[in-house]
Amino acid sequence: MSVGVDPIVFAASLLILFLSWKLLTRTKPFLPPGPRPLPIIGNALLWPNDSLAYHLEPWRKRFGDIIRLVVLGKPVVFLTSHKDASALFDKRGSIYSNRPPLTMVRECCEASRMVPRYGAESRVPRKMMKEILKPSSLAAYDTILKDENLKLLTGLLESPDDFPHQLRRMSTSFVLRVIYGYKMASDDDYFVKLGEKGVQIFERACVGAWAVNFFPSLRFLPGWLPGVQFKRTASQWRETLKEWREAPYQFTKSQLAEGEANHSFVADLLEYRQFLLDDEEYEEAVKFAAVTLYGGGADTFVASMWSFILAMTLHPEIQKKAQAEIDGVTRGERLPDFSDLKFMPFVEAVFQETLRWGCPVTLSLPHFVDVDDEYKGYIIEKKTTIVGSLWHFLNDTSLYQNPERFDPTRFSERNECLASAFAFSVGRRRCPAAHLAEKTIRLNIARVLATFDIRPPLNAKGDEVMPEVVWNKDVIRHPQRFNCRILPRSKDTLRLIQRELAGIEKSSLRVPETAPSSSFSPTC
Ligand code: HEM
Repeated sequence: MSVGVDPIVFAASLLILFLSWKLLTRTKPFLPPGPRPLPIIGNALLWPNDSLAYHLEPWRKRFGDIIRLVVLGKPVVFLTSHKDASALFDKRGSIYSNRPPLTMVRECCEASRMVPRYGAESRVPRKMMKEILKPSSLAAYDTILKDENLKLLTGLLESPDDFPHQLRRMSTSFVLRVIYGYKMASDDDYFVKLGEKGVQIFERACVGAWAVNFFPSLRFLPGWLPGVQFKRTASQWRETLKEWREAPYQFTKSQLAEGEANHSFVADLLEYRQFLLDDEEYEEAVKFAAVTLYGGGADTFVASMWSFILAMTLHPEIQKKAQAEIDGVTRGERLPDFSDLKFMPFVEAVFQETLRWGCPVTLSLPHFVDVDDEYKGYIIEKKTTIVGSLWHFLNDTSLYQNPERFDPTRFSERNECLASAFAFSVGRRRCPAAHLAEKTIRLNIARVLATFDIRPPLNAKGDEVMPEVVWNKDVIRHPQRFNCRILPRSKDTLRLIQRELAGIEKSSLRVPETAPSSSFSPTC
């Protein structure tokens, strides 16, 4: 008896076998790896009070560049490689540029537009910032930038030991002038105090471990219930945040009405209306864009310049080399101007290295993905918060030789990847004020070097003793307080500053050349 096999049945069996084999051996996308979460609380116990950038390294070594944590059921993914950050925040920017719900600040404090969601909410303020803060528009602020620099130099002459305070004062004054055209009267100025309080509240509302950020429906509970303290806190904060965005805005508006407004971000937007919104909506957009800039700019300049002063204290040879370059351009007869900077490649390298080594912002603001996605074989679930660890990008050994060393020659001689490519994050939520920040820090670095020697402190025997390098552990990174001597380079220093001050006063409407473009070509 012959056993006949129907060819159709045979072919169908083969096909089923093949499909089953494919199905069984298919590589399933997995969630990104990370420390094992506990039931319910997840990895909440591992969550530190300071910046997570400093805690990621052991996990990066164990799990790789993409690390997933879970807190109270909410996934948070950290990216420690700039390539992954560019792939997601930039190339897939249409789905990775949102911000997480942040219910405490958005709903409870009624300040949703200070952390705008990607799309309709972020489009207008981003466009406003882009327009007013693009390199070609920034020349209009040159006089302010130089004037504020002179105040810093004068402050350093008067009380050099108090340099962190001088930096903070300059930063606040500069931000108030650029955004609102407001000249602060003193450290006790109402707008200064209001801004300090506003920044503090905003940061606490955003980064504090508020239960309502994890369980947004808690916001509907009545405020008198025990354990709902956050609602009482939020109602106080709401008032301060409102006053913070209203008061300086109304100042500029009334100055404009009286024809006395100084040039500023807000005055520009109110005068040359460019967006098709009704009046109320337009004004709200300007107010929020302005106050968000205030929040972004308040501490970052201070952090960068503070790191620069530490680097110069530790490296007198680098300082001398940069000073020689500056003197070669100005002949020591004037302060460097924006147009001089393109002839100072080593000073540019010091600026880049200050951004890299100092890393003023260690983590990107949190991004948020609204849809499920797959990347490098991992599932990135919808509603995942994603954070780029900028500190890792700027200390990546595949990009930077001995990244722990402050070494500007990595840019002036070795063509390593420019720090400005990462320090401001990447993609569609990259810092909108990056050009302004770069321009300000560049000029201040060049002018401080032109006028001062920064030296280590002396011990009882009169010997120089290098300060210890200790950093704070916050998201905004700067060194811990250290001692140094900031000495005028010569008796001409005061004369140089005074001469420049007189020039600024005489021609406060002068609009000098635009900022130089970097003289390096990045290798990444
Ligand atoms: C060295 C100086 C600065 C650094 C390193 C820096 C860095 C950053 C970083 C890393 C972000 C988050 C980007 C992301 O989420 O991916 C950011 C956002 C932002 N920065 Fe800066 N920044 C600096 C100076 C400034 C200044 C001077 C201002 C304002 C005058 C400013 C305004 C902002 C604003 C408004 C945002 C939020 C953008 C958004 O949500 O779309 N920053 N910055």
